[in-house]
Amino acid sequence: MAVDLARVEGLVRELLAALGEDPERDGLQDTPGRVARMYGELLAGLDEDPARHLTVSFAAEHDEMVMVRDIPFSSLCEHHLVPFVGRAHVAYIPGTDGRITGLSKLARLVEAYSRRLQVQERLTTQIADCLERVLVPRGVLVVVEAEHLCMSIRGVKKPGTLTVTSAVRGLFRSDPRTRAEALQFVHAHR
Ligand SMILES: Nc1nc2c(ncn2[C@@H]2O[C@H](COP(=O)(O)OP(=O)(O)OP(=O)(O)O)[C@@H](O)[C@H]2O)c(=O)[nH]1
Ligand SMILES: [Zn+2]
Repeated sequence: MAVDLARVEGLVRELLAALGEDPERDGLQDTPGRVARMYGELLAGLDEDPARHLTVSFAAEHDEMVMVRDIPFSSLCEHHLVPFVGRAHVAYIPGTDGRITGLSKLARLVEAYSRRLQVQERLTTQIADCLERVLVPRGVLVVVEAEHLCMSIRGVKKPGTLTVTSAVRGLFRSDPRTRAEALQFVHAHR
C-alpha cells in the first residue's frame, strides 16, 4: 500500500497536538488510526493500474457512441487536501474493430483516478488518456463537473459553484456534429 498507515497515524496524533487538542482525550483516542485508514481508502487509486479495468472487451460490432453519464466520484484536492465531489461523463466511439468494454469499467476508471491527490484537470485528462491508449477508440469525450470544498467552506467561500472540465479526442474533436451529439447526451433530462 502506498499509504504508510503507521506513519500517518503518528503524524495525525502530532497534528492534533499542534492544533491545540489533547490527542489522549476520550473522543480523540482512536482518531489518528481512523484518519490513517481513511487516507488509505481515499488514496487507494495509487495502488492500482487503472488500465487493467479496460482489459475486458467484447466484440459487438457497434460503431456508435457509448456514454456512461453521471458517474459520481469524490477526490482529494492536492492543494488543500479537502474533497472535491461531483460527476463524470465518459463517452467513446469504438475503434474500427468494433470492440467495446464493460460499462462498469468506465466507472472503475473514474474511481481509480479519483482515489489520489488530484486537480480536476488532470483527473479529466488521465481518464481520457487511458481510454485512448488502451481501447484505441475513434473518439473519447470526458466531462467532469465538481464542487471543490476548498472553494466552498474556506477561502473564497462560494458554495454551489461547479467547475466543469473536458477532454475531447478523435472524432469528438474533429467532427462538430459528433461532439454536439455527445454534449446533448450529457445535458439530456437534467
Ligand atoms: N486548476 C485547479 N485549481 C484548483 C483545483 N483545486 C483547487 N484549486 C485552486 O488552487 C489554488 C491554490 O491557490 P493558492 O493561492 O496557492 O492557495 P490559497 O491561498 O489557499 O487560495 P484560495 O483558495 O484562493 O484562498 C486555488 O485557486 C484553488 O481554487 C483544481 O482541481 N484545479
Ligand atoms: Zn483545494
